[in-house]
Amino acid sequence: MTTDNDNSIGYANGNGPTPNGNGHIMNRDGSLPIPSYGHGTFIVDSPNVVYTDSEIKTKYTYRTTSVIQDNHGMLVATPKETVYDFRVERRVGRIGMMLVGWGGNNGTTVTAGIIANRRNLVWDTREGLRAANYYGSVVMASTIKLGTDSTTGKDINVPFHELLPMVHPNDLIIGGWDLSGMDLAAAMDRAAVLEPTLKNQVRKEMAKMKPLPSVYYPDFIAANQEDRADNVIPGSKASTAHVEQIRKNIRDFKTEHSLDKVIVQWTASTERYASIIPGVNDTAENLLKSISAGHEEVAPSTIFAVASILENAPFINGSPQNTFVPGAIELATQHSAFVGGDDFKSGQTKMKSALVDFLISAGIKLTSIASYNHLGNNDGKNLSSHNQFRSKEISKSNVVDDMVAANTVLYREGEKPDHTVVIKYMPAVGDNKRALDEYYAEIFLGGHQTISLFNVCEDSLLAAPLIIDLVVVAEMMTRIQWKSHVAFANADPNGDKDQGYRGFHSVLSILSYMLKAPLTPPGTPVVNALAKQRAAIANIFRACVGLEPEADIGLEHKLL
Ligand SMILES: NC(=O)c1ccc[n+]([C@@H]2O[C@H](COP(=O)([O-])OP(=O)(O)OC[C@H]3O[C@@H](n4cnc5c(N)ncnc54)[C@H](O)[C@@H]3O)[C@@H](O)[C@H]2O)c1
Ligand SMILES: O=P([O-])([O-])O[C@@H]1[C@@H](O)[C@H](O)[C@@H](O)[C@H](O)[C@@H]1O
Repeated sequence: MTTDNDNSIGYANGNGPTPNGNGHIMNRDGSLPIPSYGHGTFIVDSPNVVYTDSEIKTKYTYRTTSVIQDNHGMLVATPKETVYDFRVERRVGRIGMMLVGWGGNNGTTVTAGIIANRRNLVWDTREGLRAANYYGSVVMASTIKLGTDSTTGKDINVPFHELLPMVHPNDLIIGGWDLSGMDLAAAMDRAAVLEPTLKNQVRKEMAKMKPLPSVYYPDFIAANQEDRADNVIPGSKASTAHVEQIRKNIRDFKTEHSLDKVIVQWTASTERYASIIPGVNDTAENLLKSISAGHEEVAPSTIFAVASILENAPFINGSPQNTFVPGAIELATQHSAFVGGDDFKSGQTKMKSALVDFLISAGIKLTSIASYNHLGNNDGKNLSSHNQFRSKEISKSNVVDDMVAANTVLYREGEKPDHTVVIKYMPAVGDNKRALDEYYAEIFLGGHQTISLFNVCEDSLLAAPLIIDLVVVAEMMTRIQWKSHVAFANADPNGDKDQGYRGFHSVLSILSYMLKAPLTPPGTPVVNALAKQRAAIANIFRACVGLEPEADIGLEHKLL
């Protein structure tokens, strides 16, 4: 690690460090520096990493393998190196999370959960006392391998959240919209997800929370949702006035709470797919014109996406509908605004994206997947309508495609396992969704393996941590910039060393781990395999602090 020219590395103790005899950074009094940049437990000591008061700057060599096919049909693999400069803004600031569908099961549950954690609540249950936690959040409740102990060779793991200076969910300021005007305490009761002993401790605070009125275009969600719609902005189809109202809501929320940034998430009801129509929603210009003209194919979720993009508020779609019509993607790109989606990957599909990866990468030929589930919450009620179910069926069905296509030993071009998805509304089970799966596979010498799963997913308690992870990672991405490395010797000596930095692509495919149908930049591959998705987040964040990807080769334990 080197100090920046101005030697202004920010340490909690305020002493600027100085290199000691062996080049390592020590404080003037000889003590080890205690960095104040969010790595609570570690510092990266590398000539490619510079910590300043405001930034972490790294030079990172990205090593890949480029493959071509020669004229004999031979694949030629060539190692390739690309050097990037990354820059991470250390200051987190005050962050707001605005949820569309705030009064729903997920919205009320994540809100109550953050309050419970912020206040370190403990509550009594039939099984005894329970304390607030963030279990199920990959950022808040998992660790990543930092490296190996230089003396014992044992893995050293650190909390995922400490890898970069990320916002803490306890500090999120929460607001949002709902078609239902019910306050969050009453809506929490309606959701029937949480223990009364917990609800009673957060009730007072949540009773003061009231969703903003929202846009309601009846044709996009099930007719059985109409009885909730008592908190509606006038107008039953797209209008520029709706976009401007949502934009104003975002600006007012930001001003009211003195926020630096707002992240908007759709956790409202699943909508039907919108038809993609040339001249209507195929370009940014046409989409804005269609909104102005009140076109019936513009969905409420797309209205929120457009409003968020125009307010430069990252927008994430937690539901399966095609909110991001091509025009919305183009608009986000034009405005360098972040978008992500689709459809939280919380239970049955999350298991599928791990199990299918295991089977196929083990050389076991998966030949059929039957996925049935029933649930009794309002989401299930909405999905009991065919058009809304169809949106969910698509997002739950495409999750195996990348893993199947990658194994040409087992599958011919275009060959796929049979795959069926069934969702039934059964009010009696409430939010405790039952997922019943059968995985049927061919094994050695004509044998078969049948895996039958019965998986009770408490849907909102599984989805709420994902809402948190999506906000935390999306917000982190707003503070990471990159540029192709220009060796200082070749840089314009009169130019600004820091010129040329820019953000990641507007479509945040890094969010894929939390989503069933990952949105990726146009023309780029979709990865559904759960382990690969998690490794992508971890290794991109490692690169931002100058660390190599964790490849688990373990040569130090093999070349003995
Ligand atoms: N495990 C999970 O819970 C899970 C997993 C993946 C996806 N999802 C998706 O997340 C969404 C929310 O799930 P939930 O269980 O909280 O559902 P829910 O029905 O309890 O909540 C949805 C809320 O959105 C509101 N709403 C509907 N249309 C709206 C609009 N145009 N503007 C503002 N509010 C609107 C409804 O009034 C309701 O309060 C659903 O689309 C669901 O498919 C949930
Ligand atoms: O994430 P997952 O458990 O595969 O999928 C879930 C479905 O099984 C469920 O029917 C639906 O209501 C939830 O919104 C969620 O999409």
